[in-house]
Amino acid sequence: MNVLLIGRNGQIGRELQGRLSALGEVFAPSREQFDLADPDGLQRQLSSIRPDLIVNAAAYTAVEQAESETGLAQSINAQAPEILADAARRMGSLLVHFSTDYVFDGRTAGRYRETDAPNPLNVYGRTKLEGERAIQASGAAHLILRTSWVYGPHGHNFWLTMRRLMRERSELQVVADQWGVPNPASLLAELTVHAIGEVLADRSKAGLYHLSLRGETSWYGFACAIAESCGYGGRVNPISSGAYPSRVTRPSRSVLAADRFAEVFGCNLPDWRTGLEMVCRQPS
Ligand SMILES: NC(=O)C1=CN([C@@H]2O[C@H](COP(=O)(O)OP(=O)(O)OC[C@H]3O[C@@H](n4cnc5c(N)ncnc54)[C@H](OP(=O)(O)O)[C@@H]3O)[C@@H](O)[C@H]2O)C=CC1
Ligand SMILES: Cc1cn([C@H]2C[C@H](O)[C@@H](COP(=O)(O)OP(=O)(O)O[C@H]3O[C@@H](C)C(=O)[C@@H](O)[C@H]3O)O2)c(=O)[nH]c1=O
Ligand SMILES: [Mg+2]
Repeated sequence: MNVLLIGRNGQIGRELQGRLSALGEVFAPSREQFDLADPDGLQRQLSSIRPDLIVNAAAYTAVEQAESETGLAQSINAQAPEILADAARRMGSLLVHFSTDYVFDGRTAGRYRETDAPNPLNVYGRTKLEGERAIQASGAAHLILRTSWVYGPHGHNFWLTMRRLMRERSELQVVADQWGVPNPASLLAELTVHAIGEVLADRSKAGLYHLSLRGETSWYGFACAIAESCGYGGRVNPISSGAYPSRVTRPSRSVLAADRFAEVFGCNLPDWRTGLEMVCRQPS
């Protein structure tokens, strides 16, 4: 089986690369070789590679910057998935794609299920939702995995930022009124490859799923857990979203319920704290 992995240098992409080889021959082009912002190039590449499985782990993920680079975010997060899905449908291949908790407005008291209505608050969330919808409308066999608060030892993420700030400062201010679930990239990659295997064996399992560890916390709660894990001697202070300088509105409560994923794919999803302990034990 020919596997095309897009976004091999991203947090999830780099964790997927080795694991996907269990499923077939993996072709993982660089961004220069396979540019999601170049629709014509994309079409040409897809026709020549003719993958049986397309795994799109690439996206425009700079949430703040997306507010001013809307066109680029749109091409990468919305138009490119549409092109990938179109090609997947024509070739009869399976498209695996990631999406985000930021498709929700966070005004729900409980946990979000797949059947809940999205209502994104920012450009990143809006473009990601458009990408999801284009894939769903394409008629291609697909696996869309919505996840949240991804972190790990590579790339840009809250865990790495906090660890750096904890080395540099004796006091940190972190928003305590946005709730969600932190998810390690490595664990997400492992669960994704498991789910792909299941969908390849039984296409009736294809579709949209929430993929997240259990439990919930605020960014402040996550920062406190990080502080504890690395023996930070300084102070972590809770602040409100309004006190954090940002041009983006983020959902105040985007906890994803992954019960459907756990049930359909027969997985035991640990609590986010167990995920954090795991990442802290891994050599970086
Ligand atoms: N980070 C998070 O907290 C969350 C992420 N997600 C979703 O999960 C997926 C993976 O996210 P994550 O691993 O954090 O991503 P990263 O931001 O770590 O990596 C994104 C990847 O996309 C690539 N990329 C960006 N633009 C293009 C382009 N024009 N053409 C080809 N490749 C491009 C980047 O390439 P390069 O390295 O060369 O720049 C990079 O490899 C995305 O769909 C994201 O929306 C969902 C929820 C939370
Ligand atoms: C660095 C820092 C951030 N914050 C706040 C800002 C924000 O509300 C929160 C998290 O910061 P981030 O920069 O990680 O936020 P953000 O980039 O919006 O994170 C999101 O990225 C996209 C790609 C997703 O899909 C989401 O699931 C989510 O992970 O913490 C503080 O309060 N204090 C700080 O010192
Ligand atoms: Mg960010």
